[in-house]
Amino acid sequence: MKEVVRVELGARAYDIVIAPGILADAGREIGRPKSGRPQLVVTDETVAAAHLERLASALDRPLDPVIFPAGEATKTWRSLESLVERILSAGVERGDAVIAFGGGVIGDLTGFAAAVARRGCEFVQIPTTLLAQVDSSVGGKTAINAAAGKNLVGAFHQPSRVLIDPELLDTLGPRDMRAGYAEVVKYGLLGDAAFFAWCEANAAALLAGDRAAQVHAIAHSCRMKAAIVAEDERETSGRRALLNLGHTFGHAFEAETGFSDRLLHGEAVAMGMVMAFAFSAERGICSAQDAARAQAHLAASGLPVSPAGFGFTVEALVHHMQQDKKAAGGTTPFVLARSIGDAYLDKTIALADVEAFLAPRL
Ligand SMILES: NC(=O)c1ccc[n+]([C@@H]2O[C@H](COP(=O)([O-])OP(=O)(O)OC[C@H]3O[C@@H](n4cnc5c(N)ncnc54)[C@H](O)[C@@H]3O)[C@@H](O)[C@H]2O)c1
Ligand SMILES: O=C(O)C(=O)C[C@@H](O)[C@H](O)[C@H](O)COP(=O)(O)O
Ligand SMILES: [Zn+2]
Repeated sequence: MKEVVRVELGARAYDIVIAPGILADAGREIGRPKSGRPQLVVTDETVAAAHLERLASALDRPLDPVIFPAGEATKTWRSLESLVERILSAGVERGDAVIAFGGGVIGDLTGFAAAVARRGCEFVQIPTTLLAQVDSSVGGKTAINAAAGKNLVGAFHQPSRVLIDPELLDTLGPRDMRAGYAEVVKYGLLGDAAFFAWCEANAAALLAGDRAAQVHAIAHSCRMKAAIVAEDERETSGRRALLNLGHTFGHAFEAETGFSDRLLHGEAVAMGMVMAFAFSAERGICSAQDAARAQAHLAASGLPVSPAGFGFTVEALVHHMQQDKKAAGGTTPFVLARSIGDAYLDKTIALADVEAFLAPRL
């Protein structure tokens, strides 16, 4: 059950290696620090407690672990400063791969620190959540959150290798599994109706820990993301923006819940995708049946599908949408859908229409 997906980016091309048990081969898969210094591994408290010892014995070299509190609240300027200072004081050289060993929070933070320390150090992703294995470890978007919003400070910085061991998911809690699953469904909704149908048939098995289903979903998601990133690495043509399906709504929901455990990223994206489909249906762009089918599958998978009850105001949500990184010329583009499997970037949406759409749904 080993799959290798190549991200074709010329001089920055790299492999994503997906195999149950691959963590045990981390020593062979990842070159030793060229400087001969201890291996810097960035992780969080939960992952460290569950898996750091196994990574340490697999690497078979002195380890220098940097351990952050678990959760979104770690994606801050403060964490970035402390991590960059740590990379510098440890004497990590540009060619020494820093290892990001954790979920999307650790991957985004480590990737950004690696992008700016010495103007760019190598880094390797060993993602430990479903979300990170299907999405955040691939493609080189790195970031922290800012007072003005989600991921507003960051850089494009590709990892040199991604090692995905689905066995790491055995310790992941059900809520985080479901949140990661939202990003799996995203690939079906944005560009692959057959994969969405596969999700409908296999979600229960995947979430219950079926390894073959997990490997299939991870490999398929990585293949789709790798192809999109290879086409539009820096989100300039509009192609990569499709990976933002549900995120313009979702990031506003996350900001309004203070980047807290009240709403996880994947949960916000699930709600955001339902909003994107419902908005598309309301404007006659996609059928009401497709919007209902997308919502039904996310709800059946245990994900939140409505922003009602969070105390959101339409003014605050729209304010966040104006901060969206895709905004240009004073307008915020939205990823909408013509049908399940056919998303597109719409640059013609007036925020007043989004306001009118959201108001009765809050
Ligand atoms: N860069 C990108 O392309 C990209 C893509 C999607 C999401 N993201 C970002 O990723 C973040 C969300 O990632 P996430 O959902 O992985 O969150 P996370 O990193 O906070 O991990 C979720 C929780 O799972 C725990 N955990 C991680 N691995 C575990 C394991 N194997 N066993 C037990 N517990 C484990 C963590 O400690 C944490 O409490 C958000 O900040 C989001 O913006 C980035
Ligand atoms: O890789 C991408 O491109 C994505 O949009 C993937 C998203 O799932 C991810 O949440 C990303 O961080 C959002 O990008 P952003 O540029 O809107 O912050
Ligand atoms: Zn996302």
